[in-house]
Amino acid sequence: MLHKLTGLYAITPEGDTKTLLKQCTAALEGGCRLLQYRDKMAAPKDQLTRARLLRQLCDDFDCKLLINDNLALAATVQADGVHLGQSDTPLLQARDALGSDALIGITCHGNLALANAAHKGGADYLAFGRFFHSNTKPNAVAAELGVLAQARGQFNKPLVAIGGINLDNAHQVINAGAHMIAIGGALFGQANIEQTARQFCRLFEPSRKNGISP
Ligand SMILES: Cc1ncc(COP(=O)(O)OP(=O)(O)O)c(N)n1
Ligand SMILES: Cc1nc(C(=O)O)sc1CCOP(=O)(O)O
Ligand SMILES: [Mg+2]
Repeated sequence: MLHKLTGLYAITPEGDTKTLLKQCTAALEGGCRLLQYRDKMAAPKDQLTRARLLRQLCDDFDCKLLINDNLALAATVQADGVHLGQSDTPLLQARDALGSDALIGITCHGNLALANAAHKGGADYLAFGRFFHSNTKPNAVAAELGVLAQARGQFNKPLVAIGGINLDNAHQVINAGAHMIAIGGALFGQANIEQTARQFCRLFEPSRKNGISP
């Protein structure tokens, strides 16, 4: 089945391997079908172990696995793709390394010129944010909600909203045009991750028609 780039996009928290696996299992049981392994702290060998375990877990749930920043890790564990920021590996280099089937997402902050470059360079989705205060990344560049509607008008491509999104404010970015909501703390910081994932997924039920196939 062609994966629809729509709905909940979970961003993993920092922590030990066992906790990470438990948290991600709960998110996938709650319906999440797009997971980004983002780990700024662990040693490379632990990152490899975790990425391998997440690959296995995602296979069990038919969930796409993307790796943040690290192209080599993505290739080694046969992840479905990578998420790259403006200071990470350039998009064209990543595409050359991972091939045409890889999902590559690009951080565009609130900047349509960056989005245009990513669009022309063949990004599979464009990520905008942060839209709200983020405890995970407090110094992330802020973006205006209006950029989502502008991007909808300019690019026929899946759009991700990220940064401080929770169950109370998610409707704002969805109504503004986001196809996917990337969530860290408001998912993995909850006592019941499975139920919270289900609640985020439900936000997309009335607007499934907006899903764009990669
Ligand atoms: C879906 C999504 N959007 C944006 C980011 C941020 O990427 P980047 O700017 O490279 O910052 P770090 O995540 O590397 O701190 C993301 N990871 N995912
Ligand atoms: C990794 C990341 N990038 C951001 C950006 O704006 O580029 S905000 C962010 C953190 C996302 O986690 P939370 O849902 O806890 O805010
Ligand atoms: Mg990065």
